[in-house]
Amino acid sequence: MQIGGVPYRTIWPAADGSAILVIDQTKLPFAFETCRLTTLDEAAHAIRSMIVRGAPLIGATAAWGVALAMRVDASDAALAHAITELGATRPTAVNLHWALERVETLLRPLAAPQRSQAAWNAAIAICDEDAATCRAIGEHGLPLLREAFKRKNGGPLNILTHCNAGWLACVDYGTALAPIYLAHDAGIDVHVFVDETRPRNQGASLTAYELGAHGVPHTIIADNAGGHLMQHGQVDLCIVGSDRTTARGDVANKIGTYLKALAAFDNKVPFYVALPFSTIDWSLGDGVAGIPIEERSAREVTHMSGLSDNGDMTTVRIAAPGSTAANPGFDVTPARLVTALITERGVTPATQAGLAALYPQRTRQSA
Ligand SMILES: CSC[C@H]1O[C@H](OP(=O)(O)O)[C@H](O)[C@@H]1O
Repeated sequence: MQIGGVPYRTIWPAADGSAILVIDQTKLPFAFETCRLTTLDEAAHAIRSMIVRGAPLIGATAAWGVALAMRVDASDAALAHAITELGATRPTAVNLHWALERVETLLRPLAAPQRSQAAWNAAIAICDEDAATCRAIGEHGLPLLREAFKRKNGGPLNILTHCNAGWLACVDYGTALAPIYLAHDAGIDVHVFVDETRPRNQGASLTAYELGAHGVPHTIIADNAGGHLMQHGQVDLCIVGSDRTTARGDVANKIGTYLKALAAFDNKVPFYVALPFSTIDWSLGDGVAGIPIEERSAREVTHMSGLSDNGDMTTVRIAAPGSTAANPGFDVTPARLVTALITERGVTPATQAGLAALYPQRTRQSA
């Protein structure tokens, strides 16, 4: 995507190969800064600290982390260490494990001297594939928006989204936002209600930043406003991303997604989930029981960071002194609440049969 007319991906190798560059998403929307990753530990830190975030981008960063590790030491022990370190960074997004499994499967049979270049090439391939995959998600989602717009007999088509599943969560294009970008560029009058997405506010800070940069009309709302808007007919459809979707269509996504899906179901608002094949966990059926949910720090709930009136970034406590907080980072929306899944291979019901029809191999590495 473009920022100020300049094309960007979220992660790329420095021209001289000396580092991997990423956009520091903890600085957005008030500052656009890049980070140089030169070691395995720096790549792992970037994932854990959410300098990079979003399921596909977490996977891509992990692949680059292995490549950086192999440049220093390509032994079996070093490869195992890199996979373990990166695999332990964040538990919910299955793309992390998909990428690590793909790279480990590629590297393990190679002689050590061949591993560094092979890992580098694999990371490049994963990034190029993710960009193409997300573009295809947009193309498959576009007809849904076009048809919904036609049914409205006049715009705008009001879409609600949760958290950030745009190009900042991927290598490029995004998942949930990809159909929205293509619809906007096709001249369809779309408007997006952007859930702020407490507690880290990826919606208010990242999705609003993305949509604003692309000129897509949007309105930030409090997370708790979505149900009211749906109840009053102000939302035509919802599109969200996913961090892990099971073989039968249960969807793990940012905390609060399940509540939006319940409100959509109750108000007969179509609820779509956009995801690439690398987000599907074929080993799981029941997502509520089986998907690991990241528990993040209480401080993310009790404090909030932002730009002060004098232009400095500041963090303030917003909760009663002495009170603590629980902070589950994700929840699981049962497949029965999902209208359809938008993938790079097409749109399918959120069912085992639907996913099997799109991905006959139904294995993590060979869709
Ligand atoms: C296209 S994956 C986007 C997905 O990832 C976000 O989580 P986080 O910001 O914690 O990495 C959120 O669940 C988005 O829907």
